[in-house]
Amino acid sequence: MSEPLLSVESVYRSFGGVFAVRGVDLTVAPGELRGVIGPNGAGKSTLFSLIGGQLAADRGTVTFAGDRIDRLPAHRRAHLGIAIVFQGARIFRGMTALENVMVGAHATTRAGFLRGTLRLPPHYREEREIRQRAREALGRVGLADWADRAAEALPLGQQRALQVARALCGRPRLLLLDEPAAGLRAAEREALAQLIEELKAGGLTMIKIEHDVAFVTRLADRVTVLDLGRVIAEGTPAEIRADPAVVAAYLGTAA
Ligand SMILES: Nc1ncnc2c1ncn2[C@@H]1O[C@H](COP(=O)(O)OP(=O)(O)OP(=O)(O)O)[C@@H](O)[C@H]1O
Repeated sequence: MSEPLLSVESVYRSFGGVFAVRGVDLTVAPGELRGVIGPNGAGKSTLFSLIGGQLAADRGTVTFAGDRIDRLPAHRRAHLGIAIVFQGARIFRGMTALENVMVGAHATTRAGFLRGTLRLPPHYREEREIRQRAREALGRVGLADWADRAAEALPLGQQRALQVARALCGRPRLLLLDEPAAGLRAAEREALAQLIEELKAGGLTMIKIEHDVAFVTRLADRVTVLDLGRVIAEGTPAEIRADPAVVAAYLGTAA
């Protein structure tokens, strides 16, 4: 077995005394596509924020590519190669698709957004580099022809792809997708599933939160099931579908 890319060990996080995540362990191998499912309030989004650094863990460790990262702020984790597409992430209105992707890149480049705003000299070279990267990212998600169109004019499915492009622009090693297919129609879901399959074929490691069990179990190598902040099952999609604890806690109620 190769070294895991990500290890979450005994991680806890409470809000006002209520544990949203309680003692979660999660190990993701390089190139793996991991699905995370669970009922509302199971702790899925909180777990993502603990990996991305938007929230600090009360206890436990998070290791990425061999380094402890659980004390690092989110922007340092982004530099190391962790990107998140948050649930309900918005596009920036009044900007083109390309500009939307470039905004994401500013967060992860050396000069960063602040220097970009101040327009210090390295800005111009980086601006060109970011533009180039943004075009590449748009190409990867199939939006090359949409680069100069207003982002808000894109259909919802393509707006989701645009958010993925924004995350890819920083050239992440780990991409976290929080319910990327939520609210999409069947054809749009299919296109998104294909995009995720292509990214996986390109070797990108991903963790994907889903409500739609069929969607996640189709794409994922392994699935982790959360309930009330704990991991109640983990296994291949077939194992998960057959697990009585999962059926009782989640599939039964969702079906
Ligand atoms: N910032 C916060 N402040 C207070 N409570 C929070 C906060 N974030 C999450 N919680 C609580 O933690 C628990 C887990 O929430 P979380 O959003 O992680 O679950 P989830 O599995 O992502 O749910 P959903 O599928 O509805 O998005 C819930 O009880 C939620 O109310």
